[in-house]
Amino acid sequence: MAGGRIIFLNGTSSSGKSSIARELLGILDDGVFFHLSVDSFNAMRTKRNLTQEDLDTALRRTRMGFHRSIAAMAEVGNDVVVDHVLSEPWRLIDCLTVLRPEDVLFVGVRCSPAELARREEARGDRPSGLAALQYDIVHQHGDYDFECDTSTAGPRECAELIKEFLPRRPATTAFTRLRARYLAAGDEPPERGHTRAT
Ligand SMILES: Nc1ncnc2c1ncn2[C@@H]1O[C@H](COP(=O)(O)OP(=O)(O)OP(=O)(O)O)[C@@H](O)[C@H]1O
Repeated sequence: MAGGRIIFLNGTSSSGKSSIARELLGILDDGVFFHLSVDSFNAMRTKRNLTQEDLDTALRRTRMGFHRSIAAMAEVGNDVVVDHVLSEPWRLIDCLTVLRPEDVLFVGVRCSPAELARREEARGDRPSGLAALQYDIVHQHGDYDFECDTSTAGPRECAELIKEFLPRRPATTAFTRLRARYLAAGDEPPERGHTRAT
């Protein structure tokens, strides 16, 4: 079974990932796409107060489950737009481990620090300074198939550019290069038909 395409949007909080994902679902007319967002997985978790240790465990499991859910959707042929914040190194490593690298179009969603601060202030539903804290780490790996800057382009324009690039994506993707860089030699990508356990 052919694996679905995965458009993986990575950027800080308030960089505009969800806005681009919504636009993409409206304009991508070749295939059936699903928007999988780490926020929507967080929203599914029980609201009961947890100790810090239990919360840390729950957050890690939420993200690991999110990564494997992306893999499961794509594995059976669904096309997916992923909206995620790679603000801890292990999150990228885990995605590199469970997603088929040739299926992933890795998109860096960038935005200037001043505009991020302005958006945080305007929306009021994100802690002030969150994007600044994440800023250096989310793009630390420094390799994408495509990048957009939402300080200068609106969500629709970014989505149009990504749509245009999708059929022209290179055979050797950023995920292929990053796998070679970060994962041990001989640690093969998952075969079609199953997802790696770790
Ligand atoms: N290109 C843009 N130009 C101007 N404002 C934008 C742009 N993209 C998003 N915004 C605004 O910035 C805010 C955050 O956008 P959005 O929810 O898409 O970001 P996000 O990266 O998904 O954030 P989070 O990770 O915190 O959920 C929203 O108020 C949105 O309207």
